[in-house]
Amino acid sequence: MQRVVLKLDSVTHYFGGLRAVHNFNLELPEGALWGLIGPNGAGKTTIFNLITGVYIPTEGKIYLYDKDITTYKPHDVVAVGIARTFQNLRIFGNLTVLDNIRIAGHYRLKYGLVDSIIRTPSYYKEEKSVTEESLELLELFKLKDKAYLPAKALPYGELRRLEIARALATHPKLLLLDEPAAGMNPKEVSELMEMILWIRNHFKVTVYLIEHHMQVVMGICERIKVMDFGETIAEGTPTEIQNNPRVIEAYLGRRANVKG
Ligand SMILES: Nc1ncnc2c1ncn2[C@@H]1O[C@H](COP(=O)(O)OP(=O)(O)OP(=O)(O)O)[C@@H](O)[C@H]1O
Repeated sequence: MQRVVLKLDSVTHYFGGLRAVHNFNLELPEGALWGLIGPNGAGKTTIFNLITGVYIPTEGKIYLYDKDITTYKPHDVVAVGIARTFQNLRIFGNLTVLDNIRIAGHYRLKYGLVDSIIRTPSYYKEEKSVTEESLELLELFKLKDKAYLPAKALPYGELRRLEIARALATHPKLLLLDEPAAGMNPKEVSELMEMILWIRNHFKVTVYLIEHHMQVVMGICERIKVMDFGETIAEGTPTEIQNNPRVIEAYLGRRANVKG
């Protein structure tokens, strides 16, 4: 049987009096590519923020494999193997493309503060390996020729690629993508779909994604969960979801004319 990478057990979250997420359950198997959809304000990003330690759930538990990570802080969540990208890009524009990746690679370094101050051999060795690996990642993501440019010089589609590459530099077991197709043109969207499938196989990573772009979700996700007003209203294969009357009413019908 496949192992469960991420488990959310009856997770509920309140912002003051607002119940943003109610009784959310998930068992994401190793190697899966699953999606989370729902109208604006449904609670999707809150789920990602709960998984990544931005918020601690009001109720319920979160596990990575068998480890209870419910109260982990964001940097501890990265250290145990969860990486994410954001709805609005969070790239350091004034740093080079390479340094954006190198920063993420530093999560894995073992040298201490003293090593870095007095520049011990272990410091140089690890720094070299982070740089080499970052350049390899840039090559895989077709960004190596831009390694020494400031990130802000990159066009939008390349910035999105850089953000995903940076997430992978932390060597995650689980990759969370929050609206990766946002703002992309149709050509970029179909390239993105291929890239996500390739990433899952190449990096042996489990992927959970939030997306409003129906072509992406229906095209690559094996299973989809649908939220509305913090509640899970449906779960199933893309075909099941597309034919679910509750989903059509709550989401697809409402949005089909906009982005379908
Ligand atoms: N930090 C916060 N403080 C108060 N309310 C919040 C906070 N973050 C989110 N909310 C509220 O929680 C609800 C769920 O928001 P969330 O951002 O998770 O929705 P979403 O499904 O990701 O929406 P979108 O598709 O627009 O990104 C919304 O009503 C939102 O206004």
